Formats: sequence, C-alpha cells, structure tokens
Amino acid sequence: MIRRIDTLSGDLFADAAPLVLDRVALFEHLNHWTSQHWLRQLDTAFARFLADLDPQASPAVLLAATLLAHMEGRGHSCLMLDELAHDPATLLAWPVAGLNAWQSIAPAMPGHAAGWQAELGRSTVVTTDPATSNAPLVLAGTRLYLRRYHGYEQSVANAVRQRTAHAQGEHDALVRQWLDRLFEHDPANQPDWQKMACAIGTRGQLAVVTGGPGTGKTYTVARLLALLLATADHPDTLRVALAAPTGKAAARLKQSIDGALQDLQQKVGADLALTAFAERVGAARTLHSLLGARPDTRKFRHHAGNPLEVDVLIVDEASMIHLEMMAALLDALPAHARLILLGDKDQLASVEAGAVLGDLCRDAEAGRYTGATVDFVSRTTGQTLPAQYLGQGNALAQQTVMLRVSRRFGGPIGQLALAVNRGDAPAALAVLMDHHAAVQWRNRANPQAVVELALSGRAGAPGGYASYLEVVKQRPPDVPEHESWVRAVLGAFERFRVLCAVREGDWGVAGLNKAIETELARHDWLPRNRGEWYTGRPVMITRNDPGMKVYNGDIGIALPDPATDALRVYFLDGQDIRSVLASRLADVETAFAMTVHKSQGSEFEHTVLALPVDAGQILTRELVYTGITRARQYFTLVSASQQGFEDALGRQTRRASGLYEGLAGA
Ligand SMILES: Nc1ncnc2c1ncn2[C@@H]1O[C@H](COP(=O)(O)OP(=O)(O)OP(=O)(O)O)[C@@H](O)[C@H]1O
Repeated sequence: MIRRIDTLSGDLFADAAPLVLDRVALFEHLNHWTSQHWLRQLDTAFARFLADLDPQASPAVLLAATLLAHMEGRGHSCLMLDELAHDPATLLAWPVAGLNAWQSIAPAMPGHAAGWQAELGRSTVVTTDPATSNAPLVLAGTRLYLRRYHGYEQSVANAVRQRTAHAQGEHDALVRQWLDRLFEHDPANQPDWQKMACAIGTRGQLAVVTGGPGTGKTYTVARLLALLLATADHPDTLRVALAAPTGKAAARLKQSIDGALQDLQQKVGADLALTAFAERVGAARTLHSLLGARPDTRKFRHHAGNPLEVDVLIVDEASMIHLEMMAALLDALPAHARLILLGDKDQLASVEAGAVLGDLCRDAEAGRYTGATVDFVSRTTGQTLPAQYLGQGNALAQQTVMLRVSRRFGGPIGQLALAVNRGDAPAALAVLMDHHAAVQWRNRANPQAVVELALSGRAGAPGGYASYLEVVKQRPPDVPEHESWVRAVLGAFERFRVLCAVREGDWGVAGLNKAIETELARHDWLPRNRGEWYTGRPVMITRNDPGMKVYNGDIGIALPDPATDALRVYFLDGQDIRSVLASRLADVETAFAMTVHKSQGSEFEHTVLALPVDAGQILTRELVYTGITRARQYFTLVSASQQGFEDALGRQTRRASGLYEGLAGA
C-alpha cells in the first residue's frame, strides 16, 4: 500500500516491513536522488568522502551526513534528528516524487531520534566532544552539525552570553537627564521603545534593536550615540565605527546617522559637539572591509589576536549577517566594546547558513523583561513597562528592544507589509485590490508584464530603466564633470528595481534580465549589437574578491573611463565612488532583475516583485515581506496566480539551529 507522502510521519512506518539497505544500495538511491536534483552532487560526494574515512559507517550515518550537507546548502546550521525521524516531509520539503523515494528507504532507517543518535554515536566520523576529537561531524543532543558550523554556533553563543551577562548601567542618573533632552515626551507613544532602546544600549556590551521599516532604528541609534558621547568618561577619545553587510546599506546608515546627528546638534546646542563627532566617526564600511577580508582565505585580518580598535560598533541590516560572519565579527571585537545590532528580524535570513538575527530576537516580540530590567528602564527613562512584556527572558532578551511604531510606512505599502508579515492573506489581498497608486497588482500575469514595467514604469508610478538610461546618455564631454555624472547615473539606477523570487526560468533573474535587455535595446535604450559589456550595463558581483575590493552583492554600472573610454564598473562605496576595469571582473551578472535575497539592505522608489506560479519552498512569507519592504513609494506585484501568493504567505522560513538554546543561561 502506498500512502500519500504529505501525511508522512514516524508512525507511518510502524507496520512497514523491515528493509535492509547496504551501503551500495544506499549510494544507488543517493545517485538517483541527485540525478533528480533533490540532492546536490556535493551532498552525495560528502557522504562518499565520509564512507572512505570510516569504512564501518552505517548507511544511516552516511544518509544523515548527506542530508546534513543538503540542509547546510539550504541555509540550515544543523540537521534536526527528531524532525528527520518524525516529520521528514516538512524537513526535506522535496516534491512528492522525492518524498515517495524517501519513503521507499525510510523503513531501513531509525524511526526515532534516539535511533539516529545511536547509529551516529557508533561512527568514528562523529563526535560529541569536538574539543577532544577532530571528527568532521558533531552530534549535540538531537542536532547533527558539520564541525565548522558547530564551532561558529558555539562561539557566537559564548560571545553573546559574555557580552550580555551582568549588564548594568553605570551613569543611570546622567542617562535619564540626557534621554529626557533627546526625546520629546509624547503621552500617546508610551512606552517609548526608542527611548528604552537607547537606555538599554548604555549597559552591557551588546544590544539588539529590531523593528520593521521606518520604525526609527537609525533615528534611535543616532540618539544612542549622542547619549554615549554625553556619558562617556573620555568623550574625546570615544572610537565609534559604523558597518553593514553591503556597501549600499553602509552608505545609507552613514547618511541617516549624519542627518540625525545634525538635527540633534541644533537641539542640544553647544553642550555636545555632535557635528564634529559625526566627522570623527568616519565612513560606514562593509563588514568585509571592517574585518579586513583577504584574498584566498576565509580568515580576516582582525580577530581575537588582532582586535578592532573600537569602543562602539554599530552594525545595520543585521538580518543579512550569516553565522560564520557573526562569529568572525564577535571574535574581532574587543571585550570592552559595545556592539549595537540593528535590523528587521522578520526579513529573509542570509543566503548562507544561519538565521542569526532571527535567533537572537526570538523573544523580542514578547519582551520577557525581568524585574531588574523594569527597574533599570524606570530609572533611566521614567517609563513603566506594561505587564504583558514582563517575564523571565534570558540575558540577551534584556538587551533586546523591538521598535513597534512605523513612522513612514503607514500607507498602503506599510499595510501590505504588515498583513504579509502576519500571514493574513485576506488583508493583504484587500490592499492589493484597492487600486491605490502606491500599490498595484498585476495578477494572472506573465513575465512580459514585468518587462513592460521595467521599460517605463506604470501609470502613477515613475520608474523603469529608461529613466536612468536617459542619464547615461547625457555623458558630459569634460573630465571634471565625469564624477558627478557617474553619481547621477548610480543614483538614478537606484530608483527602480525588479526583484525575483527565483533564479531560473522565465520568471527568474536569468530569464528576466535577458528579456529586459532585449526590450530596452528594442527601444534603443541599449545598443542592439552589444557584447557582454556595454555602456550602462548594471552588474552585480557574485563572488567576493578582496583583492579587487568587490564583494558578493555589490552593484555597479559599466561606464566609459573619461580618459581612455575603456569600460569601468563604478560602485558607490559609502560616500565614495570606486571603479574597476570591466574586463577584470570575472564573477558578475546583469542586475536589471535581482533576487529578493540580494536586494536586502537596499530600497528603491519603485519596486516590482515578480512571483511565479509555484516556486515551492523558496516562496515564503519572509521573501514576500522583504520584497515589499524594499519599496519606498511604489510597489507593484506581478504574479502568475493568486494562489501562489497566498501559498507563499502560509509558508514561513524555518532554519534549523541551536543558537537560541545555546543562549540559555545567558
Ligand atoms: N520618534 C520619532 N519622531 C519623529 N520622527 C521619527 C521618529 N523616529 C523616526 N522618525 C523618522 O522616521 C523616519 C524613519 O526612521 P529611520 O530611518 O530611523 O527608520 P529605520 O527603522 O532605520 O528605517 P529602515 O528600515 O529604512 O532602515 C525618519 O525620517 C526619521 O527621522
């Protein structure tokens, strides 16, 4: 009897006949699964490598290793053995044919987590004590890790615990005085979470401020900087650094903080030299550049043995930081320094493994503030925290504040984003169908609808790529004006963007880039006979190249060098413009259409989100939410079907990790 696989569960196999599977048979299955693209070649190759290392390793061990590699490729930090035993359909999220194939060998595998643990415990490629063994797999309770990821997770958990333990304010009375000056008292806005976030940021060596778009994360952190300066023992030597995962996000952070500090300067007058302070802070940098990425190695120039020279480090867009990067960042930070992480916990996690901000903010919504935090907040802000936010959260929860009021995201785009974030399909559909200029929906559309929008936007919403190509065509004859032209082109390109859920196919990045290029050429915006490189080509870097100082996700535009006419790709790096000869960039792709993942940290005046009929597990609530929140003024959804959109809202990203549990006792 074949049962429907979508009801697959552990007890399904209780009456199944025992099945014996040897290693040869297992690899036959794995090869077949790879040929069907349910697994990657790499996953099976990893199992083969382990089979050579331990000739006694059982098929169960090799299968677990294959799946572990597979899960890592999908952004998980570990393999949850209890889910593998009890809910493989959800865990694997394979198409039905794949799950049926899984079902055919499942009777030969342990039916419970304890069975998997016992099998794994017998192999020399698995250890439960990585400190004394260099086995490639680490078993921690019911989680199986690649050794490297176990190490990163442990080091992040340890660092967070150390940085949040015994967090106590030092100058509470002074903090109170300054907070009352920096924040207007608004009885309608109580508790003022921004004020509380600033207070929390003055204690401990780590604070996390999360909030949706426009909730004032940068507004708050500018006030926190002023507060730290005002209460510092040696304000003249306070060293502050600003960073973000991408160049674009870094540039936005610096711009917003400078603007906010300038406004504050007027508010506080001569009592604090904030303008001079902003200059001293210097440019915001990418994390790669801050940590000192080096060619041909994953190791950074800064680490525990050569720490960063900072007292306060502000990192924006923290949802994009993957586990390995967070481990490197914490490792490079001196013990006394304060780290302030800013980000939106509900956005897509990084492409690479880990969902660090999500894990760190697991209690953010509920608060779970202890009596000590309540007292501290009352002393430093004069506010009483409502009872619903009290609890017994861990030490990190005491250092985490969620901003809950959006200041500039109240219109239809904000309503849509909120509805999507709640998974409330009827509310989201109501906004989409409201025919508002800010939000429009092309339903039952095909990719050509995206191409048309990419040409010249839509009624009521400017944009389309013709606008920036117009600027490209206005190349100045004189060299001195070259830089302002480059800035104008880069600025104009940032006003509009097509975002895709998938990479492949007509709805994917590759297909849409081609179709948009062809359409732009048809209207003479691009040369009809063009090679790979042409004037105005927007490109995204797809691989880090520290030697060339370009990093995965950087976006630049190819324009002629003023002296030689050779095409160079120009990038905005903070406030500066940098350029690299186009011919020297190997790992790039055209960037008229890009994935939602890669758009994180950027905002565009008009954002178009292209959703195919069924992209399976990739199409999640977080993806749609992240896409919508990239739009500043106009958002257009182009979808193949309403059902696909609704299905996405019902699907939440879950990334396996032990980080939250590792913070216990923090
Ligand atoms: N308490 C406040 N009073 C008045 N204006 C505010 C307040 N908080 C934020 N704003 C304004 O709201 C806007 C959004 O704030 P900000 O850019 O700091 O939000 P954010 O959370 O950093 O947004 P993003 O998601 O784009 O990074 C800014 O114009 C800011 O000046």
